[in-house]
Amino acid sequence: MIQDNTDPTSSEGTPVLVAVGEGLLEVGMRNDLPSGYLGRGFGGDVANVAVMAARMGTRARLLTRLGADTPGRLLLDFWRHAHLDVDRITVDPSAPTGMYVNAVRHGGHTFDYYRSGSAATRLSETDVDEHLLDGAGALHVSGISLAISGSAARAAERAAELARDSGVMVTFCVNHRPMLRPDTDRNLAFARAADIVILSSEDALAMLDTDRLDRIRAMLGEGPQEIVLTDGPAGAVVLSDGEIHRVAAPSVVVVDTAGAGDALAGAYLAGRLAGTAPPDALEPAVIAGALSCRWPGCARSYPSAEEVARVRAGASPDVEPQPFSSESA
Ligand SMILES: O=C(O)C(=O)C[C@H](O)[C@H](O)COP(=O)(O)O
Repeated sequence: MIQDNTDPTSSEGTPVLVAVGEGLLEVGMRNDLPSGYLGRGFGGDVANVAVMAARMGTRARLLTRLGADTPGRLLLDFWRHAHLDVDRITVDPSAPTGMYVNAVRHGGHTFDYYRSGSAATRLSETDVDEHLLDGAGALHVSGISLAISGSAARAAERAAELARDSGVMVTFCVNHRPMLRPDTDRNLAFARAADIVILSSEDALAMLDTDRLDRIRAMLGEGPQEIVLTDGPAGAVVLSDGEIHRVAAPSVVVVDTAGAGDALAGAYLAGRLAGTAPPDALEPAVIAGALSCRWPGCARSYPSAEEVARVRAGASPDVEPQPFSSESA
């Protein structure tokens, strides 16, 4: 396991978000620029959530496996730079780090994955022990964590059992990825037992055959206290305590929407872990998701807490967007 001491001290003592799943090196392509463009980025849905939560000031820990290769070293360097707690990341020399190509074309994108047999697919219950949740306020898992391999799914499920036994809330992003052939029953069971479920309209249609919030609520049962339904540029809605709150997204010049859902989820969970009520946590979360679209790729495009606050206070969202941590990328 990797030892590290780069925990942000400013948030010491606040509850930790523990994310379980796969990080992926992103190979970015810009087909919308005459010059063409190839650049490295950093993705993997739960890692993105952890990075965004850390950008908002939350302590975030990632449980994953990386290969002993350049993509793995780059990811680890980026996550350290983003102040993630990387103590629970294992370098596994027996398998490569997963990657994906993000081809951006006029705001839209396609992903091609090179992740089968990746180091993260070798996550297993042996990676999970009670110390994983030291200081934890939330355990975060996604449908991708459950889909990459049977052993990774069991690791995530074991972590969720431990979380429940110790009163730590479980949060779940559905993130339906047809190419991973997700097990819908498994995802549904996980979602029903989670405390907070976050899903896009497309995820809802794929997993539940409806994107209507009342039907989603009925199908998820009484387990989840909060359901966040995202709807791209329209913003998002949260259902909690029987009340619905909608938040519209600020309009931004969109370069790439990749990772916007994860940015929203990370900022939302950061707010909830800080004790902010669901409607008030959703507002900065929707802004974070929108701001992340101003730059190509996933986690490098995530705004700082200060930028989110400025836009919330009425500043223009399009002032000099910059990728963060460019020195490590
Ligand atoms: O697809 C996967 O398996 C990945 O993990 C790659 C990406 O980093 C996230 O998927 C981005 O997620 P969105 O926020 O939904 O755009």
